[in-house]
Amino acid sequence: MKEIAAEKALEFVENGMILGLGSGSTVRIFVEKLGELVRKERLKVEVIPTSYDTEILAVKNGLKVSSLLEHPEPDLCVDGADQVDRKLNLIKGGGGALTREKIVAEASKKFYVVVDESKLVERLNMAIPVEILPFAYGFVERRLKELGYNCNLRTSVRKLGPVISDNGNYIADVEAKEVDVEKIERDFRVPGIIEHGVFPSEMVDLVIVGRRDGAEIIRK
Ligand SMILES: O=C(CO)[C@H](O)[C@H](O)COP(=O)(O)O
Repeated sequence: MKEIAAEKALEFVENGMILGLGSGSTVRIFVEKLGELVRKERLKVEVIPTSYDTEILAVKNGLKVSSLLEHPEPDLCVDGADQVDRKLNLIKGGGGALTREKIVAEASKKFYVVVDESKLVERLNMAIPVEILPFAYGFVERRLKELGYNCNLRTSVRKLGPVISDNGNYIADVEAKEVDVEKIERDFRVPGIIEHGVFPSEMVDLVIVGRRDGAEIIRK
């Protein structure tokens, strides 16, 4: 179903485009398919990856990697999500790439999200990935606790200590009693929080949902 969504997203790619590339398994499929399309159709496309993972994959698939310095306004950003609600608010950051993902999504003229149907939820309800400056962690944890949130530093079985983001920061998964998008935007304005994984629906142009029987496009 991820493949169906990624395949559909490819239909929006045009010659000459600058494409923001998100991160995660659905985007990985998109990048492989994009590489094939660019080779077959001899398209002139440049990409701006949001993680080392996507960057390496893009290069291996023959895509020309660029940056926001050269192209501060990409034409289209394609990214996955961990949860999507009915209004098209998102939670992202399962892969810890949320900060660069939010920057590239916001910089781009269009932001299209590719998900399989398991990501659609009535209400956002998972822990929110948050990128935190290591220096500030103790303070951020305390402040979030005062505001009623529970902060869990992300770890991995493959590494001792906290997971470190591509930007050299900690990633925490923050439990909220309720994911109220506007409240999160207000409450998470804490010095030391670099970015959080709630992407408000205003950022999103459309969501492509891969289903067993084909792709569904949800617009706002
Ligand atoms: O936000 C992300 C990474 O930080 C991903 O887009 C999100 O985790 C979805 O990944 P997948 O396509 O593997 O389900």
